[in-house]
Parts: sequence; structure tokens; C-alpha cells
Amino acid sequence: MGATDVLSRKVGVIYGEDVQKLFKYAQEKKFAIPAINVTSSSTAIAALEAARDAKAPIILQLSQGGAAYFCGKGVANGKQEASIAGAIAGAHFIRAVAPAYGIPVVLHTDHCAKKLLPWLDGMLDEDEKHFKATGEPLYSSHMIDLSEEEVQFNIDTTAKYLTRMAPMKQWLEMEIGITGGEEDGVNNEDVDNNSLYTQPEDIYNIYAALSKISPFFSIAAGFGNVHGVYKPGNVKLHPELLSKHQKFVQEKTGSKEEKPVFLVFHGGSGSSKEEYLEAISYGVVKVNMDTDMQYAYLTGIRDYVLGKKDYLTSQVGNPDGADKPNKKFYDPRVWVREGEKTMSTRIAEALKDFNCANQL
Ligand SMILES: O=C(CO)COP(=O)(O)O
Ligand SMILES: O=C[C@H](O)COP(=O)(O)O
Ligand SMILES: [Zn+2]
Ligand SMILES: [Zn+2]
Repeated sequence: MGATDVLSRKVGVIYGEDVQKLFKYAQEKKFAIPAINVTSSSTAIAALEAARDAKAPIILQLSQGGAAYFCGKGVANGKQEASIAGAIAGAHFIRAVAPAYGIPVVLHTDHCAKKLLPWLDGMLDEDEKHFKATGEPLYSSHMIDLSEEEVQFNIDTTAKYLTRMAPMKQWLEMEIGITGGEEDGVNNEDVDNNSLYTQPEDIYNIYAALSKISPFFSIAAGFGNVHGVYKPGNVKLHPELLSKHQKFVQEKTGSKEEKPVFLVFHGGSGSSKEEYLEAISYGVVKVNMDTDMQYAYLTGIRDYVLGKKDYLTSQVGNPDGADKPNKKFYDPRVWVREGEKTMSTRIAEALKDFNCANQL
């Protein structure tokens, strides 16, 4: 028995009930799926390859900045046009290649603060077009992040978006309680400590409002988590708060489910295996990993360039001879590939840490 036994589409980008079934299965088997921030075909491939080799499902996500990068840094983005085009291009690329990796993939977008809502609107227009043409949205899921706004505005606006997405059976992740550090270029490093820890009442109010609209939603609750990697000791996680949320919702709703809420762990980089597993035991089904992957991608390229320095300073001529061509050393398929390999290795570690390896 594995995750693919509960899925109707076992390979490629999944959506709708399949996403819900995958998350439910993950809760039951106590694992979480890594959500890897991808910004290019190369980083997407690193993630797909790691998941394929580990026989695991994977979530690929594009941030607003990552989507703009996918389109090209030289494209104007004043009205989110580059982020919309990049998100569409990235989705089509991932949809096209994912089946070749033989694993189920959840295709997702990350964060989206209030000022970036035109990005989400643009993507939803495309999801609806895709749904009309094929019966499924382009993206499996999106995130909306109004965690810096008033709670009621956050809930009401999130509910409005879920209402738009529900007919496509599209998943919506929302955030309550701020993730520290930086996201979408917004610096939350000095944010008041209390806003980093979500209260159970807020979780219940969100659950009550959203579950009336659609079952396809998850909550990124703050439990001290922070984007980025900092000096050891600077981040104090309290995963036990997540267990309080589950109990509170269970009591208030009289649900038979021990873990009625699908929870998301933001700022996964730099945490310990114990912290991941504790959070997973309270119903976290998705752990976001960006910063550690950025570093891992760099290390392969860095080590290659430093190690092959004498083969990379001119097109012709290296330690093997003054007339030797260096083409096979500076071909991007050689040195970019080294970054893919080290990023893939780091993802393999995450898949193991989250107990996600060998779950298909
Ligand atoms: O939460 C994240 C993306 O939304 C990733 O956080 P890290 O960069 O800390 O891994
Ligand atoms: O929110 C955090 C993710 O790491 C995305 O970061 P980004 O906005 O730099 O792409
Ligand atoms: Zn946030
Ligand atoms: Zn995040």
C-alpha cells in the first residue's frame, strides 16, 4: 500500500480530490511533502529527479519573484505581467515533463501578499481558461497570504478567493500569524514576536469560514517559524502549538478526525529533523524549503567552477595543453548540472527527514 493507491492520477500534476487524498494519506502515515521553490526549468528538474529517485510525491512552487524570474528579469512587472506569464510558463513546463518522472506532483504558488493580489487574479484567469478547455485548473493550488492584514480581512478575502476556486476543485493555502524573515522582498525580521505564534481561536474561525465553501484548503500557522537560515539558537520553534489548534478545532466542531486541519510549515530551511517530525505528528502535510535549496544549488556550481578554474579562464588552453579547447568544461549543461545534482541531494535528505521517501 502506498500513496499512489489512493490517487486516481498516479503520475504527473494532480489536482482536486487527489490533492486532498494525498494530504490525508500523509497525515495518516505521518509524513509531509516537501514544497520546493523553483525558479527555472533546471531547479524544477532537480526537484523532480530527487522525488523520482526517492519514490516520493513532491510539491513544486513558484513565488511571485520566482515566477517573474521564470519569465525573465528583463521584463517589466509593474502590473505583475512578468509574474503572471512566468507562472503560466513554469506550470506548462512542469505539466509537460512531470509524467516523464513517474511520480505525482502538486503544482503550487507561494505566498501572495495583499499588494500582489493582481498576480493571483491573473493566474486564476488562466486557471479558469485551462479548466474550461480541459476540465482541470492549470495549477493544483495557490497560496494567499494576508497574514499581515487584520484577521477579519484575511478570513473574508481568503473566503472570497476560495469561492472563486471551489468550482475548479483547486486547493488554497492561507497564512495566519506571520512567518518571520523575508518573503516576496518584504522583510519581517523585526516583526513583533507575538504575531509569529498563531492562536487556536484564529485557526477555528478560519476553519469554520472556509470549510463552508470547500474542503480544499490548508493553513500555514505561525509557530515561530522564519524564512531563511540564521545563527543557531536565533529561531525558537513551538510545534506543540499546532497540536492545540487541532484539539481546539476538533472540540469546537465535534469532528471525529484527530487532525481536522491540514497544516503547512513555512520556513523549513535550517530546522532539525526532530522539529520536522514533531510538526508532522500534529498534522503538517507540507514543509516549504527554499533557502537550503538555494544554497545546495550553489554548492555544486561553486565547487565545479573553483575546481576547474584553470579550464574556465579562456576558451582555448588549459593545464593539459595550450591548444586544448575548453568547450566541454564551460557548456552550461555541464556546470549547471552540478548545481542540479547538489540540489537534488539536499531534496533527497528532506524527503527522508519528512518521512516522505518510499511513500508511493
Ligand atoms: O517558507 C518558504 C517558502 O514559502 C521557504 O522558507 P525557507 O527559505 O526558510 O526554507
Ligand atoms: O517566501 C519565501 C520563499 O522563500 C520565496 O522567496 P522569494 O520571494 O525570494 O522567491
Ligand atoms: Zn507570510
Ligand atoms: Zn513561506
